[in-house]
Formats: sequence, C-alpha cells, structure tokens
Amino acid sequence: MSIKARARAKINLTLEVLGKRPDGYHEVEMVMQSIELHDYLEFSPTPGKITLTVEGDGLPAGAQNLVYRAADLLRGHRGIRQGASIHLKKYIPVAAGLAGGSADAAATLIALNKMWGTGLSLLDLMKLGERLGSDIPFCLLGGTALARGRGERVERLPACPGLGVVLVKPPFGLSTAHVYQSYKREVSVDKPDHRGMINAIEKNDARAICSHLVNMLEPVAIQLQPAISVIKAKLLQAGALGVLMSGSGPTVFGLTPDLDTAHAVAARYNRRDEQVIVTNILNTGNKAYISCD
Ligand SMILES: C[C@@](CO)(OP(=O)(O)O)[C@H](O)COP(=O)(O)OP(=O)(O)OC[C@H]1O[C@@H](n2ccc(N)nc2=O)[C@H](O)[C@@H]1O
Ligand SMILES: Nc1ncnc2c1ncn2[C@@H]1O[C@H](COP(=O)(O)OP(=O)(O)O)[C@@H](O)[C@H]1O
Repeated sequence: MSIKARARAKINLTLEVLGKRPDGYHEVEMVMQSIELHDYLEFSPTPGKITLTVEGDGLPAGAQNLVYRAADLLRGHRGIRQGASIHLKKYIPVAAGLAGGSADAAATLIALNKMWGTGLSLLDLMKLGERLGSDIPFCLLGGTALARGRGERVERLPACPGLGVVLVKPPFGLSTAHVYQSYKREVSVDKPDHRGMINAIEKNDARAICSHLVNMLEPVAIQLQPAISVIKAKLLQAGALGVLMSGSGPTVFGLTPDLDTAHAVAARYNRRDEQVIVTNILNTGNKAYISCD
C-alpha cells in the first residue's frame, strides 16, 4: 500500500527569545500557526532500504535530507527491517523560516509509522522528532500552538481564524543557526504579548491579531538582510492588515481578512525578484494536520 501525505508549512505569529541555554540553543516562547502551503510526499513499501527522490529546489536526496533522516530514525528506533521508497515534491521555499524541512520530516514519521505499523503515539513521534529539529514537534501537532523550550515543548491553543496569507520570499536564504548566533538582546523589539495574541485569536479579531505580531529575531535578520524591511513596507502598501517575518526568516508574511483579499494584495504587491505565494491559515478542527491517505 502506498501512502500520500501533505507536509504543511508554518508561520510564527509571535517569537520571543528568552536567553541562551547551556546546550547552545536559545530558550524561546512563540505562537505558531500551520498554513495550507504544503509539500507532497508519497511512500511505498520496499524490501530493505530507504530510497528518496526529490522534485524541485536543489535539495540533497541522500542521507542529508530530513525526510531520509526521519525514516532512518524511525527504523532504527524500532529495529525495523522493512524499507521505503519515498518521493518528495517541494513547494515550500527552502531555508525560508517556514519549517519546510521539519514539516517533511514530521510527515515522514506519521506516514511510515502507519505504513510500517510501528504503532507509536503522536506523543512518541514528537519525542522522537525533536532529535531532528526544534520545529518538528510542532509540525507533528499542527494548528495553532504555543511552543517553548527550544521550540519542542508545544501545547494546543484555540484555533486561529482562517485568514488569508501572502508569503514573500526574497531570493536568498537565512540559516537558522546564523540568525540565532547573531541575535543580540539589545538590538531587538519589545517582547511579544503572547497572552494578548491568544486573546485576539480567541475573539477571532483579525486586527487585534495583526497588532500583536512581534518577532524578536526580525531586527537581527534585517541587519543581516535589510531587504526584509523593504518587503514589509511593500506588503503593507499592497494592503496587508499586518506583516511579520516568520521564524528565523527571510520570508515575510502579510495577513488579510480572507483568501480573496490575499490574492488582491499579491496582485498589487510591487515585486522585484521575490517569490510571492498566496495561501491561508489552516484549521482542520480535530482532524490530523498531516493528512495521510
Ligand atoms: C539533529 C541535528 C542537530 O544535531 O543534526 P545535524 O544536522 O547537526 O547533524 C539536526 O540538524 C537538527 O539541528 P537543530 O539544531 O535541532 O535544528 P534547528 O532546531 O532547526 O536549529 C538550527 C540551529 O538554530 C539554533 N537554534 C535553534 C532553535 C533554538 N530555539 N535556539 C537556537 O539557538 C541552534 O544553533 C540550532 O543548531
Ligand atoms: N526536505 C527538506 N526540505 C527543506 N530543507 C531541507 C530538507 N532536508 C534537509 N533540509 C535542509 O534543512 C535546512 C532547513 O530547511 P527548512 O526547514 O526549509 O528551513 P527553515 O527551518 O528556515 O524553514 C536547509 O538548509 C535545508 O538544506
């Protein structure tokens, strides 16, 4: 039986850096949100080994790819002898602050747990996934969530309203490690008001959500790549209700009341060499965020 999965991207509605940890990571607190934009993955059983083919974006198809590493991790964890042939079709921009790699790894854990019958719970998979990246536990849970620790301690929040999202990805990547290493507390914005953001979400208040958008990594990313602040200004000019850089960047997202308005904002956006993608906040109720069929 083959399994098809959608690996959804994420944006950060708030991101607070609380300080450096002894293990070299930074303590963070952030409100994270799944969006419809997704990669496609297809899994088929094969005897013995793991093979991966990748369509789009010059990504490694070998053991460096997070899809391969997630499959290998699950196999080793449960002493599996079975193999898998995996095809990945990329749509999420790479090294963009949208957790595309983490989303693919999360989808791989869910799909192979099903195909191989390893029987791990979602919590087991989240525990296993955090070894591969701080965003993987969130990508496994999906929806609207509060993340703490280095990002691996996630708890579900009330669902964010289905707003439109315009993503603008400049023609360069930003390494998550480099942005965190360059972070300086003094060069930052005020701390986010997570509780205020959560109240705005509970009230379905799009304007209040936009007024609470704060990412403490944004100033250092803008120091590294000033084009990010130009993109923010152009997105507001095009009619977005609120704008923010996602995660460690460089992608900037603009929020709109609905998907149609997001298409109108994208059409008005004065693009140069940026990639512009229209999508929406994703809420699937109590259905899984990683759809496997
Ligand atoms: C399992 C790994 C790491 O040991 O294998 P290698 O790739 O190093 O072999 C994976 O890359 C997985 O790396 P991990 O570092 O967890 O990935 P991410 O969570 O995306 O973080 C990338 C980098 O950003 C910085 N970072 C990230 C999150 C955070 N809360 N604070 C940080 O300082 C750290 O320098 C971290 O190394
Ligand atoms: N399947 C994958 N998709 C995207 N990036 C991947 C994948 N596998 C490994 N990577 C590597 O992981 C790093 C982080 O990618 P990604 O998760 O897209 O960035 P971000 O965490 O900024 O959203 C990139 O340097 C990329 O080379």
